[in-house]
Amino acid sequence: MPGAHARATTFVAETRLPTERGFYRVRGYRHANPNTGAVTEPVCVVYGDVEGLEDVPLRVHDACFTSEVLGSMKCDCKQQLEMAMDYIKDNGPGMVIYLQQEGRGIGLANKIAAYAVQEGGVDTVDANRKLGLPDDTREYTAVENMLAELGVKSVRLMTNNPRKIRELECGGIKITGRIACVVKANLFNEGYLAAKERRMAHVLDKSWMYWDAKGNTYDSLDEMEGDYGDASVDECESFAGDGTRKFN
Ligand SMILES: Nc1nc2c(ncn2[C@@H]2O[C@H](COP(=O)(O)OP(=O)(O)OP(=O)(O)O)[C@@H](O)[C@H]2O)c(=O)[nH]1
Repeated sequence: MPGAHARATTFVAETRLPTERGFYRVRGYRHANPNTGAVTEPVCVVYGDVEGLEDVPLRVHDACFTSEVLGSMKCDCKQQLEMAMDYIKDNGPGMVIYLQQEGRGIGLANKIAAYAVQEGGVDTVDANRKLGLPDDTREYTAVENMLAELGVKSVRLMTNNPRKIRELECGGIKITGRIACVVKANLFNEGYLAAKERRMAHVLDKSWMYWDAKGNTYDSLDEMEGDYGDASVDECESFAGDGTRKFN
């Protein structure tokens, strides 16, 4: 993993944190967004010693104040974070990288505005568009840099989002597998989850599955050995540019 944007992410400090789930290493960083220059403070939560390892379980998680702090039931973010913390403890060493990219990058106030639009029956993608906001402005160079800094050679990514896998691969991260991260729907988030599946190609089944760069799926890593190459140039280009992506 090259860590091409190494100077953009600086390690600040590590502490040992006692949590309701057990003891984790928590590493704080400062990161300058290469598209906007905005500085955020990503955090890496580590269980065990990941340094120099391959196939490390990794959750790349974006902030969601409404669920993680307020307990909102409109999305699945908090449960996914908890699932990831449990997973790395039970199957570690592993990591959760927590990025301050609230609302898929539009920020908290804009996400609240999007929620207000959704109250009129508009789905999560169209609500952003009605407000003239991009679908997703998240960027993952901090992940690249943090993994390089820790010497993590390859990861198994906890996600249901194929685009996240491809985007991280485009940044040079070696992903050797996917770990599904599916949360049970409730009355308030079932429409949101359905929209993620329909509009954003999230895979919300519970099976373990592995993708190659062309989107073919396999039941095991053995089956796809040799096929899991670099993402195509087209895929990389579609994620490049000013950091703003469209889903359709
Ligand atoms: N704009 C917007 N952002 C939302 C909404 N609900 C949750 N979020 C944000 O969405 C981000 C999480 O992205 P998701 O699309 O749920 O999932 P993902 O991270 O792409 O994919 P997974 O790895 O499978 O979880 C967090 O930053 C949340 O704050 C919403 O209705 N509108």
